[in-house]
Amino acid sequence: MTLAAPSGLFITFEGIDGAGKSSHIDALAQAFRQAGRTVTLTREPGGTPLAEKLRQLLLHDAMDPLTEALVVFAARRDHLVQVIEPALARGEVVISDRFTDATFAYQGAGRGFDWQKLQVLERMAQTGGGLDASLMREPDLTIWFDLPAAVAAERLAAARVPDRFEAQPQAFFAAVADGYARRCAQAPGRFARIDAHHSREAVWQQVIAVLQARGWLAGGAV
Ligand SMILES: Nc1ncnc2c1ncn2[C@@H]1O[C@H](COP(=O)(O)OP(=O)(O)O)[C@@H](O)[C@H]1O
Ligand SMILES: Cc1cn([C@H]2C[C@H](O)[C@@H](COP(=O)(O)OP(=O)(O)O)O2)c(=O)[nH]c1=O
Repeated sequence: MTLAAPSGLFITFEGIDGAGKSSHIDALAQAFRQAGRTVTLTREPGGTPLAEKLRQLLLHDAMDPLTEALVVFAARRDHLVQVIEPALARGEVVISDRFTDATFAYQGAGRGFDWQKLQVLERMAQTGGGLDASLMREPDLTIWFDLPAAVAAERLAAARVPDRFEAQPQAFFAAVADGYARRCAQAPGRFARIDAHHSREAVWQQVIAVLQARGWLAGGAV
């Protein structure tokens, strides 16, 4: 008798810059590995050589809003076809630091780019390419780190040299946070909201509780 291969699992992390996602992404990958799963850890924009080049353009070069949206989705398409779909087909856990919710939050709510046009691009970019033509690839779970923009700004001020997005005023991040709230309201079953205004340990406990509640992990420590 052969054991059934585990099904692929697609998990994304989202939140405004400085919300505190980074260390928890690594810890979650580690927890899945300890549970015997193969993990593909990746990020957007990026995750392939081409998409990493597009990431550099996005983070450092000025461009008009439609160009920006197209660049983000071009990078995503390559990432999906080259990395995400093959890993899911192998039954792996794919953990991505950001995915399409970031586009709705940053390009949509932050920059003011049309939400419905983003929905059209989402469907184009996330259909086919290894998927059944009638399906649109979406994460199985999106872990959203919700943190007031003022707190994120304080954390970032102490942390790193800002890129083109991180250099935006606080009002931009408040709008981005609203964009995440809107996406969450549109897909409440997919989203898990984490209250990120706590210590790292308390935030991790929330993250692991989400995975346990879905029966995907038994437990773990940072
Ligand atoms: N729970 C926390 N409390 C206080 N500071 C934190 C917390 N989590 C992360 N940080 C710090 O805040 C900054 C931004 O965190 P980071 O993980 O890089 O955020 P993100 O990846 O969401 O942009 C870093 O300097 C990090 O050390
Ligand atoms: C995925 C994605 C990211 N972004 C932005 C959000 C971030 O400011 C930036 C890069 O994200 P991130 O990798 O979180 O930056 P860092 O490594 O500096 O923490 O790209 C968009 O504007 N749209 C998108 O679709």
